[in-house]
Amino acid sequence: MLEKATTTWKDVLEFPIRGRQQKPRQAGLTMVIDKGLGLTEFRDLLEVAATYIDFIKLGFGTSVFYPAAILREKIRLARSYNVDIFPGGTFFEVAVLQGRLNLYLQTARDLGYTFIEISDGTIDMSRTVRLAAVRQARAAGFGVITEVGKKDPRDALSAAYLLNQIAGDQEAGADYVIVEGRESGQGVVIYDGRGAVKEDILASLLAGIKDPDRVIWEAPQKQQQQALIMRLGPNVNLGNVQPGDVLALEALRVGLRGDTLRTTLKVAEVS
Ligand SMILES: O=C(O)[C@H](CS(=O)(=O)O)OP(=O)(O)O
Repeated sequence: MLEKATTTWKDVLEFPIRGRQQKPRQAGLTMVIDKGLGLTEFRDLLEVAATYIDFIKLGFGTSVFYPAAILREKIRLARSYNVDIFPGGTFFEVAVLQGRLNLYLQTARDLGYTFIEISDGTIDMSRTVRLAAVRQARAAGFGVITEVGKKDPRDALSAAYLLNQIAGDQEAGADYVIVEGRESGQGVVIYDGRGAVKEDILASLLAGIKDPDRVIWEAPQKQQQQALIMRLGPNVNLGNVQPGDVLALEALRVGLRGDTLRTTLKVAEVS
């Protein structure tokens, strides 16, 4: 049993970047992508870092491969730490393709997931079907996260199209809209083939997004997290964060890492 320390580092040092929201928070959300952690790793992650995690996504269709009791326990554990949990959007897309959305939602509810991701990153889906799915998931008692953007760079959509989709999803009742970044962070929406932020499309999106606190930017790479924090502040919503990167991202958000600290330093502060 660990002894409770009387003094913590937070009593000793101030964060160089101020204003980071604490849970339960309205913005500054961190969504982790879990590609198959075992129970021990999952419990460790939550024990150490649940304060800094708002959502865990069980990526793509990985939900299907867990022994039933382990999947239920992962979901129960996440909820016990006040972390919302949902299956990946690709899994939803397969359910739609197979005409089994009702059963998908019923099963997700039975298992205890708290949110549903609605996406069309791989399949074609009409606006009518998409918005009906948002309403159906809401009516089934889930929080709803939609995703915009195609996974294949050859299918890239214009900023105007994406903005229209974001506004439509939010009006239809989506709690949050994810901007696709994939697990790689390469060659999709705001990232070029090497993962650098494409300033022109990011600027167009930022100019048109009406409710930025309800948009989550998938940003699996450190350079992407850093660029978005420098641009939008410590309370930017970030997704597809690797489980092992949660504390490192938190350090980036508040300036406890050289990459963001250096931008807050003034000559007077270091002389
Ligand atoms: O779109 C995503 O964030 C993920 C990861 S990837 O695009 O397959 O690399 O997929 P999802 O199906 O939403 O979990």
